[in-house]
Amino acid sequence: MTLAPWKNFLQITMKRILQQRRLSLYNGAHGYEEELIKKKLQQFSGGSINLSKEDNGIAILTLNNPKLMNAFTGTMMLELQERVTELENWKDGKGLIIHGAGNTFCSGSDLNVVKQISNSQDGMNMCMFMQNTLTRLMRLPLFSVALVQGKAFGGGAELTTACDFRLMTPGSEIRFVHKHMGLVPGWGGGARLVRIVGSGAALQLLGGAARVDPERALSLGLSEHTLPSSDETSALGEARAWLSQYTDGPATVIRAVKKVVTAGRELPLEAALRTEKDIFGTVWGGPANLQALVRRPKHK
Ligand SMILES: CC[C@@H](C(=O)O)C(=O)SCCNC(=O)CCNC(=O)[C@H](O)C(C)(C)COP(=O)(O)OP(=O)(O)OC[C@H]1O[C@@H](n2cnc3c(N)ncnc32)[C@H](O)[C@@H]1OP(=O)(O)O
Repeated sequence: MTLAPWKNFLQITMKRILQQRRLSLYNGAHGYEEELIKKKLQQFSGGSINLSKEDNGIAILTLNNPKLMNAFTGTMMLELQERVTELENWKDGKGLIIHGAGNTFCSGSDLNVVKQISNSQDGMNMCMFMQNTLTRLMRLPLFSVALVQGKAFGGGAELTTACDFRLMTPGSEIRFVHKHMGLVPGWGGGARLVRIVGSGAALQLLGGAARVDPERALSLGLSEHTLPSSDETSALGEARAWLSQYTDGPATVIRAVKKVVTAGRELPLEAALRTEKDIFGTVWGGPANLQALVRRPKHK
């Protein structure tokens, strides 16, 4: 009898671990050594990744290392993974806004850390660690927005591409500076950029380490909208208001929409169609569907 709560706890924990593995890209079979890189990243501390979940189903994720323009230290990479796990377990979530403290987005990896892990083994493990985390972020069943204020450089630019939408404030800039660092994107930002802007534009942005201001981002389809305010607090309010056009309504339906789109984007057609059928089954005859049938709204 007394073992039951433990059994339950173990079952839930196992389920979560299996879910994380399923949503991740790399495991031991790919030569990925997660525990090793976690231990390494733990040595480079500073800054934090803060998550606040609101009753309205919107969460705010803050990259908080303003002294270094919110560059990612080792512990921030680890914290990002923890926050993504928290969001995966948040069943009421409908939307997420990612922004940086101090009115700037993120200047990529902390170059002090990059120098310390510049050997091949650490580099590959860090790359797989961040791709796993950002892939899980991209697959969250909620609508995610990168609110780009100030600069989104290097890994910061890559992080914006793991969100469903990008909103920019006047004077802000997205820049894949990797070429100037003798690198290419490694956090999955190259592959995602091609899917967002197409291969020609991606070649221009990566090959020229080009500055992308809000106007150019809009014309490339890299950004959805330029917010009117560059002030930190006002811009966050405007981003919330913009996001609410997609997050107003029941969480079950909003999460189902995102799941259908994720399947359509990532799976071959037949598998995507079958997944869509399964997701359809979760909303058909559900409370929101039945209420709408009673209301019989006219969609004018
Ligand atoms: C795999 C690595 C790759 C990836 O993951 O994809 C990367 O991300 S590599 C990192 C790529 N990013 C950069 O190279 C950015 C370098 N920084 C800059 O170009 C500029 O600092 C800036 C971001 C354009 C801001 O310029 P400015 O507004 O003039 O401020 P400062 O330069 O004075 O910066 C303030 C302070 O912050 C430090 N800083 C900024 N970015 C980083 C960083 N990525 N790593 C470590 N430190 C960073 C900067 O050095 C200043 O510190 P102090 O010199 O001590 O004042």
